[in-house]
Amino acid sequence: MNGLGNEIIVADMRGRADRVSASAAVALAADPGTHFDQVMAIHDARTPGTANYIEILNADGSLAQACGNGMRCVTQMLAAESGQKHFVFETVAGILTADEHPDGLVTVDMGKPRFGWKDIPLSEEFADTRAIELQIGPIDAPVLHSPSVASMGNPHAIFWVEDDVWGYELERFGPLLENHPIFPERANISVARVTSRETIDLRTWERGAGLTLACGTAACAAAVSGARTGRTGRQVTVTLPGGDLKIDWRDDDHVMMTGPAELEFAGTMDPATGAWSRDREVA
Ligand SMILES: N[C@@H](CCC[C@H](N)C(=O)O)C(=O)O
Repeated sequence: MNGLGNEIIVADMRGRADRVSASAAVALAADPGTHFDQVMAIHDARTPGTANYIEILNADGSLAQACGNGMRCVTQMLAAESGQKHFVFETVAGILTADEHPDGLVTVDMGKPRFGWKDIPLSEEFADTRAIELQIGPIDAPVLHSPSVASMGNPHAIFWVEDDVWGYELERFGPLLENHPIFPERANISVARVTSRETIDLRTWERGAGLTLACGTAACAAAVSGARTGRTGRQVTVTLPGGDLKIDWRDDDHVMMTGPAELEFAGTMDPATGAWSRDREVA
């Protein structure tokens, strides 16, 4: 499936005790037929009141705590299967809800953002995480500097720029910043431009996956950071390379993300090795 071009494998692991292995993820990501950004593995519920436990793997085999685009894909798949429209899921980051609308768009309640330096986490104390001391490029003329940092369950750094987000070599700076010692668990790195009080342009280098066409949690992190720094209001449209997401940072502190999801094809895979075959095409 994909969520605005963010490439997602939804793995149906219900009724079984094994997991999608890190080596299976790496093998599937390396295969052009199944290249992906995240695997969303749907497991049986482990907490009463939830439909399923969702485990998230990045293309490098690492585990992620959250994936906004992937949650929309999971919701759309389960809605198509059951006719149900409202879901309660559990991830390692906590419990979240998702709703499919009559127009096919899906809203996910991504929970509450966290801004404390230990929550993100950062390796050193910053009292104010709206702009931390971090830069890349020449010391006296940094290319990117002073990002806002936030956790949407997973760590994000948002570098605000005044000009076109496509003018920045994110493929070069992304890996350096993702692995910067300030981020002990690495981080998702975004370049963001505010184009009005209600609109943000965004490109993201994803932790464990690289450049992607869209990152839902980065859109949420950019939206809350935009509002927190006075750049935007609390309801924004975030334009990613793959399309638009609507983000609403509600007064109860929950971040609601709305956007599409799309089925590409279905197949069968071995979650231990990543060996797979295609079942059927989808027009
Ligand atoms: N594509 C995702 C984010 C996936 C997780 C990320 N790479 C991480 O390791 O935190 C999204 O849509 O949110």
